[in-house]
Amino acid sequence: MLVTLEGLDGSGKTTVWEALHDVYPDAVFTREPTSDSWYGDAVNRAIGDDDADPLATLFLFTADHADHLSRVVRPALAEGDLVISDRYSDSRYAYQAASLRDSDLTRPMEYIMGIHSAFSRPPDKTIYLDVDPETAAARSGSTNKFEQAAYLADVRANYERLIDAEPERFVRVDATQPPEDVLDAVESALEEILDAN
Ligand SMILES: Nc1ncnc2c1ncn2[C@@H]1O[C@H](COP(=O)(O)OP(=O)(O)OP(=O)(O)O)[C@@H](O)[C@H]1O
Ligand SMILES: Cc1cn([C@H]2C[C@H](O)[C@@H](COP(=O)(O)O)O2)c(=O)[nH]c1=O
Repeated sequence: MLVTLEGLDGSGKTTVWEALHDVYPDAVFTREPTSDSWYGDAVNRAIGDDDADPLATLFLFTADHADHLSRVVRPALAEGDLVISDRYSDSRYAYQAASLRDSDLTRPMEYIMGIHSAFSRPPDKTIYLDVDPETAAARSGSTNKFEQAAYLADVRANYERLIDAEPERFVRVDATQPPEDVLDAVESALEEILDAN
């Protein structure tokens, strides 16, 4: 089963993902962008480059996803493992659709989803850590072009579109709560998800 953690920068995904290692020691913990491949390195260069072309950036993230799928996610799922990914395809639908909002693409999110539908493996469940853009930007430190409140407001609106389209896949958690309460809520959600499967 593939469970993903999604949310704005600073929503607390990594904090939760790290804490879950102790709760599910047999699960495969992974993340996007990947941190152990040259595809992930290329993505990180694009994140740090204010002039990076948004369409080229989409394809870098998508290449990293393809590598992540074939090298980590599909083999783990084939073994019957629980896979918990800190960010996954919804990050592309939310972030790159926001970056391409003023491009020549008429429906950026649909375009990005179309690319993924040809090869990706959708998540079974997604836990969405919901936080307002101002808190997200403040917590993340606003250190790059993505960690800006105005941009994150667009990203958040895109996540809401994704949730509206597939309400049964998403579990929303209020990420403005103290970290221990966020973790409790995520642990309960995961328990329920795994019990139902
Ligand atoms: N519930 C919370 N309340 C207050 N601060 C939090 C909470 N969760 C995480 N933080 C703090 O916010 C910062 C960002 O947390 P974290 O790295 O887990 O977020 P993230 O969603 O993984 O961000 P990114 O997507 O940018 O990597 C850290 O300093 C962390 O300690
Ligand atoms: C997977 C993915 C990520 N991003 C953005 C979101 C963050 O601002 C950075 C890096 O992610 P991290 O969780 O802070 O390490 O990249 C994106 O725009 N598109 C994606 O597909």
